This record gives sequence, C-alpha cells and structure tokens, in this order.
Amino acid sequence: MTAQLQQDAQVQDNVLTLDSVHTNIAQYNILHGVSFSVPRNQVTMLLGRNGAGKTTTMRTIMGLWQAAQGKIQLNGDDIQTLETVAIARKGLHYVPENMGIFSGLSVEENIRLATRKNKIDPERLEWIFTLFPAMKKFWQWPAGQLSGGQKQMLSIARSIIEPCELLLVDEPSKGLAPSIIENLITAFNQLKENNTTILMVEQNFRMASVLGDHLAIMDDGVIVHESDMASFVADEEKQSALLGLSMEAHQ
Ligand SMILES: Nc1ncnc2c1ncn2[C@@H]1O[C@H](COP(=O)(O)OP(=O)(O)OP(=O)(O)O)[C@@H](O)[C@H]1O
Repeated sequence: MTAQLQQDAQVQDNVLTLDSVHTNIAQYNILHGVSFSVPRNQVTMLLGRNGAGKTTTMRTIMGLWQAAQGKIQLNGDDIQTLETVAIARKGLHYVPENMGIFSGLSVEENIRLATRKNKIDPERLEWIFTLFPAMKKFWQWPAGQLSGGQKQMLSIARSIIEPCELLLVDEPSKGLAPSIIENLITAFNQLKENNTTILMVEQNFRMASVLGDHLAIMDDGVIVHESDMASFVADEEKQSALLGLSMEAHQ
C-alpha cells in the first residue's frame, strides 16, 4: 500500500476528526487548537481535569458553540459551520451532562420526542429495553420521578432510539452510585458490541479504562496526549504524569 493510500485508509477509519479547533466564549479563548480523532466502531474517551475544556469541545462539535478557527470533519465532510440541527441530522447524537430530559413528560413521551417522525421502531425499542430494563418498567412514569441513574439511562435511550453515526456522551457516571455505574458499563459494552461509535467525557478512570478503546487527554484547551487506551493503561508513569490526582483514578 502506498503512503497516500495508507493515509486515505486512516482518514476513512475515523468518523470524526478535529483539526486545530479554537472556540471563544465571550472574550475568553477556551479551546486553542484542539486536534484529535474518533475512530469508527470504537469508544474514544476524552479525559482531563475540571475546566480543561472537555464539555466545550463536545458543544463545539455539536455546533452549540461556533468554532472560531479550525476544522471538524464528519466522515471527511466539514461540519464546523453547520447549525446544531443539521449536525444532529447527520447522525451526531448528544447526551449532555445535565441529560436534558423533560421531567413532566413520561419516559415514553421523552423517547418519542427524540424520534424523527414521532414513530418508535418496535425492534429498536426492544433492544433499548434489553439495555435498560428500567425503561420498560417505568414506561408511563413521569421522567422527573426516576432516580438519577434511571434519568441517565433515559437520556442515553433517547439518543439511540434513532440509529446514529456517533454518540457523544458527557460524563454519564457523574453523581451515580458504583452499582449503577456498573449497569451503565454493561449497557455501553452492549452498545460497543453493536458497533456504535462513541465519544465520551468521563472522570471515572475505571469506567474510562474498561470501556475505552482510544483516548485523548485535554489540558487548558488543548489535547496533550492521544493514543489507544490499552497502551495508556499499561503505562502508569504516563498516567500519573498526565492525569495525576485530577481523575478519580481509584474508583
Ligand atoms: N458559558 C461559559 N462562560 C464562560 N466561561 C465558560 C463557559 N463555559 C465554560 N467556560 C469556561 O471554559 C473552561 C472549560 O470549561 P469546560 O466546561 O469545557 O471544562 P470541562 O473540562 O468540561 O470541565 P468539567 O469537568 O468541570 O465539566 C472553564 O474555564 C470554564 O470556566
């Protein structure tokens, strides 16, 4: 294979690439040249200390903040100037940190609202019920009455009720009890087996290392490390140098 062909194959293997992305919020330059890739059919973990710029990166990918400079490509096409709705239509589904569910609506209504034509595909719903049995049990309940873990599951269920090209999930384990985190890991593992490409922000290093295939580490608005997860997990020196005590490394 020629070097050019190898390069092309690599490009095709990534669902998403960010190249020198800058984002400003008001007068502040929050991202100053973020570059990393999200390989197809893999889980990519975006790690880094509080305030490093992880959520800003997710929001910039989704067009909720406009990139001031740089390129964001989905399957090789530029998306950095598109509106959020257009980005979502291209198959980027976002589970924000605050989950964004409608408390006064039932589980069913929340999920129905996330469908394109107000129609739930029964086969997909059965698959979601196997991932998250609580969704079946509480189908007619107001979402506001669900526990924190169940709300997180509803938020993820909503984002996968339609097939997606890439699922972006911001800190799904935040505030959840360890046993619920284990349930989430099981569900994400099943999503992985279904070849869902995922970009996840996560502070819980156990969850990140168990689920992740690939990782990018941020600090102060730039990526300071990108590699496969296995080699990073095997290198304790690198872990403590890059993550230090900022991650919940021993959870
Ligand atoms: N709406 C905003 N207005 C002003 N500054 C903001 C805003 N949102 C984020 N920032 C700043 O941008 C920086 C990056 O924040 P961001 O939320 O992206 O970090 P993070 O890595 O996701 O952190 P955390 O793990 O705490 O969620 C922080 O310094 C934050 O204070």
